[in-house]
Amino acid sequence: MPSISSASSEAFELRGVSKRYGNIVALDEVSLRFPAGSNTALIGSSGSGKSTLLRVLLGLEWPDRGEIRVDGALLEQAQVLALRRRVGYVIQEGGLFPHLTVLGNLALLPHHLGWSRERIRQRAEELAALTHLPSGALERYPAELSGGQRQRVALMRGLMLDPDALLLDEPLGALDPIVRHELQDELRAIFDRLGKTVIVVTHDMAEAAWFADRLVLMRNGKVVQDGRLDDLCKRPADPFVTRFVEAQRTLRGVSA
Ligand SMILES: Nc1ncnc2c1ncn2[C@@H]1O[C@H](COP(=O)(O)OP(=O)(O)OP(=O)(O)O)[C@@H](O)[C@H]1O
Repeated sequence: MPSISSASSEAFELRGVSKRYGNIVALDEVSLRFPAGSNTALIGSSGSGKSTLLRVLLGLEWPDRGEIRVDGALLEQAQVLALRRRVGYVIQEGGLFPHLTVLGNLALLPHHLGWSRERIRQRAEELAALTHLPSGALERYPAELSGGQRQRVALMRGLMLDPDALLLDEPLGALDPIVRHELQDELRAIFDRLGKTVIVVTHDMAEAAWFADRLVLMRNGKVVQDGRLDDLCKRPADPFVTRFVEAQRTLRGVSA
């Protein structure tokens, strides 16, 4: 399978993708392109289909209609395992196994692929430095880490195999504001430095605009607007866009 970053300028593409769960329409005729090396933030209300969109791109869910293209080629069931090795997937709270140490969690997939213990440790230490996790933390269990450290480990796990793309689903959702702010800075520096294709889901518009030039606003499984922050603020495609923008409260006007 070709590399996501080389063969096509589109790392991922959805063409007319729909996905239902019973009567619920999670994705409704969504067509989007994600160029290789681009950063995109998916925003929208709860239940608007953002997580489902990431999951269909990874082959964790299969659309009822439409097609997914990865690096220009139609995604088929047979390629899904190979795809998951090339795309880092980071979810809120990290999804770490509590009975394994940090290193044990990081080692799972590389071990399965036959990496030696030394190679796994070396990569883990490299990523601990990149994500500013104290290297002593590699021997700890997830419950012995702070929420911010667990999120760093989740990111490290997503990066272990040096994937071409990173899909992050509310990666900072559960953190206190100071740690969240610090990790926003660090994540953006990592995105800039690694130059991978990044798609990040967040509820927070300021965070979305910090991570990505392109914001895709979803509602009821549809894309309402796809543009820059400035477009959403000054040229809203729909009254919902204005409502969404205005609902992002800032401290201005709240403090005396
Ligand atoms: N496995 C599932 N079974 C049934 N319904 C589901 C399933 N996964 C998602 N849904 C429904 O599909 C819709 C879209 O869900 P999705 O998680 O993609 O939204 P979201 O925008 O990511 O929401 P949030 O911001 O709250 O995470 C919602 O109505 C949700 O309840």
